[in-house]
Amino acid sequence: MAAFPFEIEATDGKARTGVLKTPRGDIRTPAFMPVGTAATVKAMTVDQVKDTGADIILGNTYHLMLRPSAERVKRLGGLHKFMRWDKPILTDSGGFQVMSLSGISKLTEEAVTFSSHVDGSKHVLTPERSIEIQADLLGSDIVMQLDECVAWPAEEARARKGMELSARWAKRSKDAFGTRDTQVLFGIQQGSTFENLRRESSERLREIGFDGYAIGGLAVGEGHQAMCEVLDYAPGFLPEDRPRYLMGVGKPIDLVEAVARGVDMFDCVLPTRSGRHGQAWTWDGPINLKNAKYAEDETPLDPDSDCPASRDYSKAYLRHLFKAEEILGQVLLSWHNIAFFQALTAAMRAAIAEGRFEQFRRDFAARHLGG
Ligand SMILES: O=c1[nH]cnc2cc3nc(NCCN4CCOCC4)[nH]c3cc12
Repeated sequence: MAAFPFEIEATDGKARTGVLKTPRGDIRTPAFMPVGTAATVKAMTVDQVKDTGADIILGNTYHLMLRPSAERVKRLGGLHKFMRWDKPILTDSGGFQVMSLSGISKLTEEAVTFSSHVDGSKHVLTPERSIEIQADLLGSDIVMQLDECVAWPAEEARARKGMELSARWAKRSKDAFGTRDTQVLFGIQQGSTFENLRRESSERLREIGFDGYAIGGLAVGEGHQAMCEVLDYAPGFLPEDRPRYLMGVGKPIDLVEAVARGVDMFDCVLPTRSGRHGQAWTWDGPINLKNAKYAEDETPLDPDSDCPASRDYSKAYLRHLFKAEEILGQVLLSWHNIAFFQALTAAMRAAIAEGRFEQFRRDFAARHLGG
């Protein structure tokens, strides 16, 4: 019996909308998880994040284990209490960021060893240690296995090696996690762009048994088209009655096209990171507010939004804040972008529930990419 019931309320083609029920609250799917890297969704208060409609946020194990350390977060009551977010939190395993952020790192069958990008200190991450950090010290609700994300492009032999290591680490993660009734563990499908490897990865994960399944190894430079070609088959290899989480994705068009192929959950730094740099995501596509054409544009980013950052401030004012390097610009645009990503997933949930997702998908692409 799955610890978190996943109730699919409607389907439309391969798209699904439902609710993942957790002790800390319900997660409406398709869901976008704002990234709360170092115990904060950058430049936003938890109340602003909640106001956008986000049901769950992501915490990064790599950052928190280095600073302030997982043990300190534990002593301070766990991640929810520490950052005052009382809804669900999904934590990643730390492995992906070790490979992309830390100094020298070494990967063996046993572990990933690396030096901190903060102070150069040495650290070891095994499947078991990652589970301890996520489940026992940070206290997250959804825990991710430690895996190896193979760089793209990969030869099939290299992709197989990574997929098989990740499958062995999936088993070690499950054994370390054990059975818990208020937390769940997700496995991660690997296999790069090889259909046979993705199928094999999925079969190994199903044998072990997880409460949810992530699709890893994508959004690593392959581009939208190649990602969609993998998503044409990869979600379908996973149990249809459990959540499917596409890691690190993505742009709004990526979310829509992945939902059309059966994905339920997403996370990406794009809305917050691009917001800090003056890029606003809108139904009509992304705009750069530093552009001179907004200097006296008195219209807001989205007059129909219930988010104050989208509805109440002129583009002229937002541009001024970025030109003057005022912190408020980063706050308002992060807030707007997260609100837009939540409005996008809410619109997709409604479209699927009403059986009009294909029309939504066509209309969205025409308007958002139309230029
Ligand atoms: O296989 C994976 N395993 C565990 N974590 C991951 C995280 C991942 N994140 C991305 N892509 C992130 C792409 N970002 C887009 C925005 O700019 C920063 C990079 N791909 C990912 C793959 C994995």
